[in-house]
Amino acid sequence: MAERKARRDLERMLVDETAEPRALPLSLLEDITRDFSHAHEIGRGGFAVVYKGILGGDIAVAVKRLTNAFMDEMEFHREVECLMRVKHKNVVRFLGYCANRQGTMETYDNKLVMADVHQRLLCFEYIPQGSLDKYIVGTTMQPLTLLFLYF
Ligand SMILES: Nc1ncnc2c1ncn2[C@@H]1O[C@H](COP(=O)(O)OP(=O)(O)OP(=O)(O)O)[C@@H](O)[C@H]1O
Repeated sequence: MAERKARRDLERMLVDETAEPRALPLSLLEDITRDFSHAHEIGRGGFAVVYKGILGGDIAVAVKRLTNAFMDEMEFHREVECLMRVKHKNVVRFLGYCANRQGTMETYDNKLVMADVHQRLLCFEYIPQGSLDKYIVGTTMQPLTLLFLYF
C-alpha cells in the first residue's frame, strides 16, 4: 500500500519539476530494479552500482546503490543535503534517497550473530546514454561519418 503510493508519487515527481526529492522505501527501489538484478545494471562508478528502475510504461529512473565501504551515516546525510540543494537544468535531477538498516542473523566464527546490513541509495532522473562520453562521442562522430560518406 505505502509502496504503491510511493510509486505514484515518484511518477508524479517526474512530470512536476517543482517537486522536492523525498525519502523512498527500499521495497519500491527493489521492485523497480527487480531486486537490483544484473539485467537492470546500467553502470558502475567508484562508489556505486547504478540500476535502471522501471516505473509504469516507459518511465524510468536511475537508482544508485552505494557500496557499503563508501560512506558513514554523516557523509550520506551530507551528500543527500547537497543533492537536495542543487537544482539546475544542466544537472541530473535528484529525485529521492533511501537509507535502510536491517539486522540479519549471520554465522560468524561458528556462532550465530546479528549483523547490521545498511543500504544507501540515491534516485535520479534517468538519462538515456547515461555516460557523458557517449554524448561526446555521439556528437563528434557525426561530422566524421558525414565526411566519410562524402568521399
Ligand atoms: N542518471 C543516470 N541515468 C543513466 N545512467 C546513469 C545515471 N547515473 C549514472 N549512470 C550510469 O552509471 C555509471 C556510473 O555512474 P556513477 O555516477 O556511479 O559514477 P561516475 O560518475 O561514472 O564516477 P564516480 O564514481 O567518480 O562518481 C555512469 O557512467 C553512467 O553510465
